[in-house]
Amino acid sequence: MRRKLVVGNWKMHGSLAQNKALLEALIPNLAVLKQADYAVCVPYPYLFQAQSLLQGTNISWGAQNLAKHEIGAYTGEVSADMLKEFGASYVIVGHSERSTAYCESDANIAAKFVSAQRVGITPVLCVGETLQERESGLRERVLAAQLDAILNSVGAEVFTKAVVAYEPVWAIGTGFSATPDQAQSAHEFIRARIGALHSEAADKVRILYGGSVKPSNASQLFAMQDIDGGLIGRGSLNANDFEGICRAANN
Ligand SMILES: O=C(CO)COP(=O)(O)O
Repeated sequence: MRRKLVVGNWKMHGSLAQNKALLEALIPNLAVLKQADYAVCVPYPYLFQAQSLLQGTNISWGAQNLAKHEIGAYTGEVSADMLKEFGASYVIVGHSERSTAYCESDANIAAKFVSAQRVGITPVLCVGETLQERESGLRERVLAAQLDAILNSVGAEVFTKAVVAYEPVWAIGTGFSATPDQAQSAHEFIRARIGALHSEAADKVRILYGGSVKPSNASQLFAMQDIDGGLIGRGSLNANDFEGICRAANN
């Protein structure tokens, strides 16, 4: 049985005061939810604050991106080792908001995935199709290509220590979530693609759903066989909403 995981992706939101209020509200309320794992991926400047407030709680923390290089003259980049120093457990790689806006290639995403694992940080690899791709019947082809960027370069075993997030681009920030059946079929496809190469990795990898998850739809989504939790944007910025989503995972 895979343990469910709920990860908040704060994106470029927050302030020292807002984060403190949010985390201090979440800490006692999530402490009693012992059946699942919880994390928040915060903007870089707040990693130290997350580490200070969340140390010793059942909420892990992480970042939303990292450099593919280990060290060097890469202005503006943040390395996996730096994240590790701030206690990051997770890092999001390949989020569509980055791959579109900053033209991240599959090869870059694969290199970042490897960088995270090198220091023992769990990468949360985002995959998902656009509306146009979905309407053209290309969903599975797109998901396969995104997964193959990792599978073909570093193999399938790496997914024993990784998380995949299925984030259909058309559901991100739109209020329109995929239905549980739509999400389940994508998750099943992702697991099968990994399973064709490594059955243990397919069994172990947690596949999160992301895209307009709310307290009102989380339970139905998380009840599906291959949905192991969620990657939550807006719903992670409000303590009541995030707690509601975490409760839905705590079964
Ligand atoms: O992009 C997402 C999480 O990474 C999803 O965002 P929303 O939950 O705001 O739709």
